[in-house]
Amino acid sequence: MARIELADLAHHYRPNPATDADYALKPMHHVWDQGGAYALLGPSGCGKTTLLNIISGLLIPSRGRVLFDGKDVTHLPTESRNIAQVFQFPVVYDTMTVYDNLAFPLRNRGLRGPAVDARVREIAALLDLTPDLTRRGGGLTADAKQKISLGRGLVRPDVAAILFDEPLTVIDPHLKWELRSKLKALHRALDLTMIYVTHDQTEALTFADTVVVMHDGRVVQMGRPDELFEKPAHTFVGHFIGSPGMNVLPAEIDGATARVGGVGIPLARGYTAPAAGIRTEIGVRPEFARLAPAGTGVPVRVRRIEDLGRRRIARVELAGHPMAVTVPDGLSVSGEASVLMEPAMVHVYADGRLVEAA
Ligand SMILES: Nc1ncnc2c1ncn2[C@@H]1O[C@H](COP(=O)(O)OP(=O)(O)OP(=O)(O)O)[C@@H](O)[C@H]1O
Repeated sequence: MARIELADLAHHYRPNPATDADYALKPMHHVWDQGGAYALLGPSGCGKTTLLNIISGLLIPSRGRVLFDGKDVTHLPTESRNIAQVFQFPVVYDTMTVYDNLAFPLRNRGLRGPAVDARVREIAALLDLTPDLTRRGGGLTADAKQKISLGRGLVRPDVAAILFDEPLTVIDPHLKWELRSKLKALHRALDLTMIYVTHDQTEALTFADTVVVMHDGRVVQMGRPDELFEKPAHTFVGHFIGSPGMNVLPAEIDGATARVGGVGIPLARGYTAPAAGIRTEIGVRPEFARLAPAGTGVPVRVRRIEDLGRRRIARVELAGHPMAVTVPDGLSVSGEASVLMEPAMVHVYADGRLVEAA
């Protein structure tokens, strides 16, 4: 396994790029630690595949370098990079047994005998494939085949990294849940650097120690799942993670108070007012904003209450701006009401980026 450094990396598919918009990957510099479990998360077209292809060697970046443990691999082909890959669709040899499919990447590297046998049996056990070892790949279900693909990705203990490109897309929803948790356990058991590409926040948050959120060709935040939830570094992260996502409201900042349409909202600390012309907003997640009776907090008007099963969400308007807030158990309010926000969880954003208190 390896520490992966993306040094001043950028990529454009268009010739002669003039502005940032011409770059599929805007300039970035990141270090991905050895042994980490990373999820690359973002909507379609944000640049995930471009970045993965640069790491795997399918694409040479227009600018910058890729280093594996300090060694420059930017121009090395995939087969010389010592990585394993698992794709959306199963890659399984139908005529080989499950055992031989799992052994293939090891034998391909010249390994033979007990070392192969021990590792194949270890991976088969971790993926619950032991009863199928003597069956041929061809007769298995799509789910079982994808498990074998995962096993083939995981079987080599000496890889620099394993790259997973939306590996659970074809898996039945029931098994998906199981495999997601299993991959996390496998990461702990095998101590490998794993990079998992997905547009599904649940997959990313379940699997990864570090989630790398991409938006429009940039990494907008790299952090633990709880950091992304509690302190989104960008309003995009606030929207994209969580359901419903973070409320983002236009605001003016006056020391330790935010004003939304003239309504004051207390902040935990004082802020320097952003310069004129900068878009200023506050962000607060529905989980940190509670509905309350009128006259007890920030005035709002209740539009409707949604029952989400385990919790209720109120859709309200604050000075004309829509917001989603939590309805505490037992509370019954309609029309005029209040919202109580946790000041430490009300964040300030300037042109979409988180602003730290003064
Ligand atoms: N071969 C290519 N030639 C030109 N433009 C490309 C090429 N591949 C990707 N792009 C563009 O680069 C940007 C990033 O695409 P990329 O495929 O990396 O995003 P993604 O996040 O992986 O999306 P998806 O989840 O849909 O695969 C998009 O605007 C896309 O249209």
